[in-house]
Amino acid sequence: MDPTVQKIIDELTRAGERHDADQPDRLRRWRVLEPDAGRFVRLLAHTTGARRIVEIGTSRGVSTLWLAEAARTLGGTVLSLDTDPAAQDDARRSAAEAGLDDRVEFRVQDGGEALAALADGEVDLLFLDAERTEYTAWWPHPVRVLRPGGVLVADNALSHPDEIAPFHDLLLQDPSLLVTTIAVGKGELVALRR
Ligand SMILES: C[S@@+](CC[C@H](N)C(=O)[O-])C[C@H]1O[C@@H](n2cnc3c(N)ncnc32)[C@H](O)[C@@H]1O
Repeated sequence: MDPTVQKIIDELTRAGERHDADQPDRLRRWRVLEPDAGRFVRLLAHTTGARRIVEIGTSRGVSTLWLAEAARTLGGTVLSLDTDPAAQDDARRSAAEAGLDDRVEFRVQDGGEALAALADGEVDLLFLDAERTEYTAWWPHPVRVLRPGGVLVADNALSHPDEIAPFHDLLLQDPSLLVTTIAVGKGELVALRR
């Protein structure tokens, strides 16, 4: 791991913990990805040789940095989507500080709308970290956009199992997918498209 990127991830993670501890409104918390889950999504990027990575839910860009560092090694890019322009401004500054701004396209756009506009099979790794209850409305695009051998990961599978259950069920009913939940961070729901 690039030490400069790791340092910025560590600082942002600590800043996020301090920020969220004082913020009663869930939607105004940063809710950054836990370090072990960050290491896991980075590992998945390498495992799949991901060159086209899409994430929905930038916030301050912690997961973006984990993914973009992998993308740089793999010769790929990250498209990071969020509906909050102020959060993306902060994330953009962090990516520039980390020297990864040339690897990330930050775009203020609804994740479902963006997924619907992507071509079949163009995504190697899709990371979902937005409002879990919206994911079923995005169907079938989260799977349609994956190439065979591509992977979808959704955060909060164990912290919010009830919210993610309907989406989990859709994944389980799709015969093209291998699905499991990994107990790192807040729980990562993982689906491999065969
Ligand atoms: C849990 S935070 C993301 C944390 C981030 N992945 C990280 O590791 O720092 C969720 C983010 O999803 C964004 N969001 C919620 N609904 C969305 C949607 N429909 N499309 C795009 N972004 C959305 C929120 O604005 C918020 O910034």
